[in-house]
Amino acid sequence: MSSVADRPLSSQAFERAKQLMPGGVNSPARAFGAVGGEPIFIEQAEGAYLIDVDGNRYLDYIGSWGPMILGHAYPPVIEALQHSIARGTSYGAPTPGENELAELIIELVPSVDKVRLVNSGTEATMSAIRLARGATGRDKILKFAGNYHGHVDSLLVAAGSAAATLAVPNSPGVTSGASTDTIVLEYNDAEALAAAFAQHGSEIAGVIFEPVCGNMGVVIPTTEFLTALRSLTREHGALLICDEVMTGFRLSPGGAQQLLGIEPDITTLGKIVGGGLPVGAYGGSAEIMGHILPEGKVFQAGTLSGNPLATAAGSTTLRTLRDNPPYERLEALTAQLEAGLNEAIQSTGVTANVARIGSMITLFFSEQPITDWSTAATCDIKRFAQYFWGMMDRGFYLPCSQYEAMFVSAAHTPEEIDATITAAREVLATL
Ligand SMILES: Cc1ncc(COP(=O)(O)O)c(C=O)c1O
Ligand SMILES: NCC(=O)CCC(=O)O
Repeated sequence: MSSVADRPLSSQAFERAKQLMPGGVNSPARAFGAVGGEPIFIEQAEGAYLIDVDGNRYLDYIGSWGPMILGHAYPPVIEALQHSIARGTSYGAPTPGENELAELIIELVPSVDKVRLVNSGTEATMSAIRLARGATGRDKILKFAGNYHGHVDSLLVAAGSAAATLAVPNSPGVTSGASTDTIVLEYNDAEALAAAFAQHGSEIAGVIFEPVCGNMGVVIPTTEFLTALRSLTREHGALLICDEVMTGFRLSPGGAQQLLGIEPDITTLGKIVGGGLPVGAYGGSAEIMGHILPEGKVFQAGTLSGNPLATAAGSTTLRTLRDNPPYERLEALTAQLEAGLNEAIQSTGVTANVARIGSMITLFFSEQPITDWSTAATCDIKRFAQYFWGMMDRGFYLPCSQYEAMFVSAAHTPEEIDATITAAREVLATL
């Protein structure tokens, strides 16, 4: 196990943080709750690396939980921010920078003709389900167990990510009133979906789903499931809400919907769209987006929405992804990691398997492939914790939960992937 004695300044900072913030953190996902030990405190990041307050360097496989697809402190993003900051940090009035980011989103994401910028993925999904309810005049929302859509009350039901990791999939504080209109089904279960529509079809405003799930580890949808989602929502007049907060601009320039041929009514975005600054977005056809105030009557607002620094970082990132697409490189690097991890599993005889799509990858400590929350729950999370600390001690920063995706960035190199595989083989051999 890791010895925090190696990280005395992180340990001191954490002691202080615990007196100041609940659990010493501003988001439970980073609290190391499921792996034990203490979080490390970061001083700086560059390229594919994080540097902690004790001066240790880690090869980063989190990338700020997704946004840093181009690597940390990507020079064009830093320059765009420097240029923007000299002109003031927030105006609360329209800017050309908002047009630029909106144009890029509309150009890249196939199903989006009009978009609203917000400040986080949570705001995007919260607003998207309000829009679905406002546009259809219906109340019920359908979601899938182990999918995470941020900390929206009515979506914190059977939630994935930190809610699953820390065993509070249904948070206290969410009233039965707020969750009573949420229907929860297993991911990839087309039959259950058909049954739910047969029973509640005329009451369902929308179905929200992760087009590739990253919040119970990487779980890939079946074609049958994706087809059922689109045909049943169309048949029953419900809206299909594709939550691409994690997959947007990561799996392809147009996200999972472009890669997998999904045609959603509403798309939610976050993470990469802000290039490392706080941005979320939701969009769809001009007709659906026309329900939003002041064009329509569905309320949604934000003091800092469309913030000039955030749009500068987001636009620079999306422009880079469009003009110098890193997707082939990401595919090759992550396929190399997948093959190496599979070989390490075989040579050490550890019970585990790897799921990957594009630059999203998870090593599951389970004997069966993971297809939904029921199978995800079979994972040996004690083993995951041992693996996690073995990798940390060798300088590899992985998500501190079995129920999160690892992300590879364009700043990673084949040599660094090889070093990761060597370390993983060593650690797996100790389990
Ligand atoms: C699919 C998905 N939706 C929504 C969210 C919420 O985004 P945020 O943390 O920016 O509120 C996340 C991640 O946190 C996510 O992975
Ligand atoms: N996959 C889950 C997240 O990205 C959430 C990160 C956070 O809330 O800190």
